[in-house]
This record gives sequence, structure tokens and C-alpha cells, in this order.
Amino acid sequence: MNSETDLAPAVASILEAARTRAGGDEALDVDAQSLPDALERAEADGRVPVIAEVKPTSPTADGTREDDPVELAEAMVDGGATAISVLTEPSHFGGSPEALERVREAVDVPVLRKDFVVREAQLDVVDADLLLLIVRFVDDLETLIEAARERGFQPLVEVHDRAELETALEAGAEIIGVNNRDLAKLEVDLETFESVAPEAPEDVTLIAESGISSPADVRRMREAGADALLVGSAIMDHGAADSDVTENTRRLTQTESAPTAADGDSED
Ligand SMILES: O=P(O)(O)OC[C@@H](O)[C@@H](O)c1c[nH]c2ccccc12
Repeated sequence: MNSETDLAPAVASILEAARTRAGGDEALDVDAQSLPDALERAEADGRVPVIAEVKPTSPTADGTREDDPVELAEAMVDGGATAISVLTEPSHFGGSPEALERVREAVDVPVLRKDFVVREAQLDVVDADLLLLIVRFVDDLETLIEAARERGFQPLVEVHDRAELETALEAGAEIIGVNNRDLAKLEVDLETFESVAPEAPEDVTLIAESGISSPADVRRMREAGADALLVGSAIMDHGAADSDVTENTRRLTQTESAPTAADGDSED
């Protein structure tokens, strides 16, 4: 499925590497922590639900952070992160399954495995609470969603436009991420989320992904209906090796004041 001729060269190369990467030998059996429950807890204590991402580098990052992934994840949780995303892609993002394994042992929040899974056996590399599946890159989404659920993962299904949202819904996705970054040009546009979100049914957990860097961006995505935000670069701050990850997280999680009775009755 899904034409590759219009992908940015970096993305085409990521995909090529993903296709040849080995999977596991045996189906995993994970005991996942619920993301929707974690989001509710965050809302209840007045934190903006942020999934903070441990991403050592990326094709669009300014540099690489060599920090220990566990220290980064703990700093994010201290800053109020509701969940942690860990890149496990090794060749373009500096990630590893071991990093995720260690993070998941260390923190008490749901952990998302961020990778380019294209075949069922690649689900069986490392336990995680959530697992990313990218609509554009998988051939049989429904089968992969089911295979992920059979193993106990909560699939987070990533879309970039309304047609992909339709595909995700038809395949039974319940947690959907709208990626503001266009994989063809690698450019970010927050309008992407604003244009896709209104088409999603109420009962879907909707996550705004990429390009969220300021409290104003957080408010904008929340107003457009985001149940949670996935933030990497603004928290990792790749260009500044000693940047305070806890502080970077806190400024996004504390953007909204504590909920009041009136706020609870939101109209969107
Ligand atoms: O660093 P940002 O702009 O805050 O974006 C985080 C996350 O959305 C991004 O890393 C991402 C979204 N979808 C992906 C798929 C694979 C790897 C990475 C990603």
C-alpha cells in the first residue's frame, strides 16, 4: 500500500531499514498499563496530559543527546509527564529496545514503543504498554492492530490526514495520533491536527503529535480537541545538551490552570 515516491529521502531510508529489521521469535504477552486511565489521572490533578518522548536524535533534530534514557524519562515524569514514549529505532533516531526496557522498569507511567513496525514479528521485540502503528507504512492495518492487541499492547495508530483517519477507524483503532509532521516534506504544520480532529468520533482517544513547542501550541491543540500531546524535540532540546528536561516538560504540563467545575463542562 501507500506510495513511497513522495517521501522525504530520510523517511524512505527509515522505511527501508525497517523492512529488513529482525523481529522476535515468540509472541510477547504484555501486561499493559492503561493510557486512558493515566490521562484521566492527569486531568484530575490539573496536568495537561503530555506523552514525553525519549528521542536521542532524529532526521530533523539539531544534534544528539547522549543522556541516559532512564534519567531523561525520570526527569520527564518529575515534570508531570503522563506517559513516556521511547524511540526504539536504532539507525535514524538513536533508539534501542534496551532503552525502552530500562525505562519501563524505572517509571510508573505507561510507555509507548516508537518504531516503524511493518510486520507482525516486529511486535515481539520488547514489552511496552503502547505500540505505534503508522497507517501510511503498514499494509494490513487491521491484522497488525489485532496482533498487537492479542499480545496485550494498546495500539496507537498514527494518521496524517482525513483519509488515513478513516482507514484507522475502519481497522478498529481506539487511540489515534495525528502527526503534524508531513512525512513527505518533514515539515510541521499544527493545522494538520485542527483539520483532522473534528472528523474523529468522541470515544476515540486523540493525540496531537509533533511540532508542539510552547504553551501556546499546547493550548491550541487542546482547543482543537487533543486528549493528549506527544512532545519530543521541545523537551529533549537537542541543540542544548544541558537543557533541563524536567523544566521543559513542566512548562507544557502546567499550561492550563487546575480544572474548575466550569472547565469540566467543556463544550468540545
Ligand atoms: O519532536 P516532536 O516534533 O515533538 O515530535 C514528537 C513525535 O511526534 C515524533 O517524534 C514522531 C511522530 N511520529 C513518529 C513516528 C516515528 C518516529 C517519530 C515520530
